[in-house]
Amino acid sequence: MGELTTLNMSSPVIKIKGIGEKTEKDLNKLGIFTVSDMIQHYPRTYDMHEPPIPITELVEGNIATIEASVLNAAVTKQVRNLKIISCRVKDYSGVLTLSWFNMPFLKNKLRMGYHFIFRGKVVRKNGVLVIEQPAIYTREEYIKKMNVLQPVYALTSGITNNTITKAVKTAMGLLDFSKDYLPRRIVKEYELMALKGALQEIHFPKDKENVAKARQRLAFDEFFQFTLALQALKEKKNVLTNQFRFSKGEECSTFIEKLPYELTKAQKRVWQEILTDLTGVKTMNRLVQGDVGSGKTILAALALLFVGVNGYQGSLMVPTEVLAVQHYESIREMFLEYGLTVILLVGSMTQAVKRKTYEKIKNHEVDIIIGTHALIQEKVEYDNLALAITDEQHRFGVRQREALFNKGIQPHVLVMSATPIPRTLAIILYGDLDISVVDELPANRLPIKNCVVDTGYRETAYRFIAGQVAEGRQAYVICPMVDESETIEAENVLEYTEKLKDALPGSIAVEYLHGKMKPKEKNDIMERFAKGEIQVLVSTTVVEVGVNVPNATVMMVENAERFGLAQLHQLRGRVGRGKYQSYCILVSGSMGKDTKKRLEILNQSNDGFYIAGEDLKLRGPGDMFGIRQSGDMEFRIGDIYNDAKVLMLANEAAKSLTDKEISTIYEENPVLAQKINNYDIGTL
Ligand SMILES: Nc1ncnc2c1ncn2[C@@H]1O[C@H](COP(=O)(O)OP(=O)(O)OP(=O)(O)O)[C@@H](O)[C@H]1O
Repeated sequence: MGELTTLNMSSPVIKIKGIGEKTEKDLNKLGIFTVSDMIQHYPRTYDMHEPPIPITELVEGNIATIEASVLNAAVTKQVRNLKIISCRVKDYSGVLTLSWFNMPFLKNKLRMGYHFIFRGKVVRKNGVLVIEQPAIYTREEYIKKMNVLQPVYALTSGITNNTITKAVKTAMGLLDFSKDYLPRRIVKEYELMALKGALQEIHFPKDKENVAKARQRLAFDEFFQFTLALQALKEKKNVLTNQFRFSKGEECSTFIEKLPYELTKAQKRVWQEILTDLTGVKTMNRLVQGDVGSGKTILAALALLFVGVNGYQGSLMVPTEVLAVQHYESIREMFLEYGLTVILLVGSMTQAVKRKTYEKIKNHEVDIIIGTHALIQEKVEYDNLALAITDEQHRFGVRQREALFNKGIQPHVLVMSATPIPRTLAIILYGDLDISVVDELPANRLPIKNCVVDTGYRETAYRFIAGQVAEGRQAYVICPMVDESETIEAENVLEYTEKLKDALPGSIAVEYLHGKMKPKEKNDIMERFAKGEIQVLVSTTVVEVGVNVPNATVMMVENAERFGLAQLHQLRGRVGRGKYQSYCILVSGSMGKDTKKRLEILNQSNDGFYIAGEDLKLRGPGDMFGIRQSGDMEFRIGDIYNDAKVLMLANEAAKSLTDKEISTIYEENPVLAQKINNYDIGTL
């Protein structure tokens, strides 16, 4: 048994019997490196062996089962290096050919008149349907199979479902699960399945109820460990004392007074919260949550101004270059009169420009640094960075946030998000941060008028857009989506733009924007759109995050049915950002009942939190929520929406642990301890 005990969760997968070097490489492609990764490669879904159907009802491309007798003995044919064995079978409805590759031994089994159940993929060969490589069962064997859920795994070339099934089975048999890492009282109190049972049942379930119970336990584990990781992070940060002394602040009052509008009550409140943090005894770790267009940017600007006038550096990191340029331009202008210099740092800059920028940052020739991921490159050295802001943080990992944090001595951290996560969940998921909510829209806003239409409405919509442009406004048109590739998507945008140019009066400047364009081209287009030189912008979802052109009043979305509601809400948030009445036209290619119901939610409400909640009610378990698709939180099995209750319970359980229980968990499970320590908190 010596060899068996050497297998543990952190062993490389190659240690699992039956896995060789080639398979190991292929498994790596699936992100499977260790035994633990292997075990946690949970099935995507389950396959149920269905009752046999008549031969005449076979459909090309399906996996199908038939019950038939062998009509004439199997024949073997050699085609190049393949030995193909085939035989004809018949049931009461018809006759069919079955074929197998390189399985000559089947010849003995497939004797004339013998009766079997065959299951395999139906394909068309020379114009007729055949089943290739069917599995062969006796009736008794098949009946047993029929009640079993077969795991279906995510695969890659070189890896079959069978490879994974076997490897998981072998590993499960060898791992020592005698001890569950969760304290027994928690397993009992929350009525959880034992860990071993849960893993067994998730891969090889007895029935659907067991899958549900297993999922619940494993999701609980994920959320539980996540909470522990957050707590550890919070403890680490809680001890950090404020390293910065701020003596000035009147510039902020002047700044607020000079704004062309009055801050909303919510903005004033949140600004006070930020200010209290900045001047408090501890380092700030704050999340500012607010719906699209609620005016979070001005709060970021105020915080940057505050540290800047006090002689420190401040940075603002955003997810796209378009957004970085937008913020850079507006903040640079706003800060001119306060004598603060602002610099842009983005990936597409030439090496020479970047080097110069690094120099300026290091020598404190600049006060405020705005950019993308480029801000956390190793080469960037800050001088007295007092504040690190990340905008739309759901695109960043906590590690990235940490990387920036580690650049300064202990900068204050401010995170801005428009992701509509209900407060109860946010408190858990952002457990390491204090939360402020900008829960009010500026008073000058008129609610966006929405309509959900079919493609027959296009011409009317174009006329409407032309009318808005005639009044001096601008419009976005989000192009129909294509799945294939970014290149095809780009072509698609070009084509649509041409069509739109034809449909609109020649005096209207129509331009396009897509992901394949060079950053500089994208920025130029956005800049011209912001200046009003372009009136209609045809775009992919590049404009989704944070783009701010208050003069734009129409958002027309083609193929609206293909987007998640959260994403549509973000897109719609690009209009209604100023004093003009704005409109959102959702064009749907198909108007099924479900599509209608979903889009109707947007039609009825402009409130992101309400939309998130309603979307949740409509979705069945296992569905992906728009937010998650945007890479928000990377749990393997848990879904923060569908498993919200489990999330809350796991959080409660983790918080109830005594110090002794925590240290026991860590001591007895070094692999887990390490995992928790290195946890990339989803991508919070
Ligand atoms: N109190 C206010 N009154 C009127 N307009 C305001 C107010 N606060 C901000 N604005 C304006 O509202 C627009 C949207 O603000 P901002 O870009 O900060 O939104 P946001 O919260 O960052 O939204 P998103 O999440 O969509 O990026 C801007 O043009 C801004 O100048």
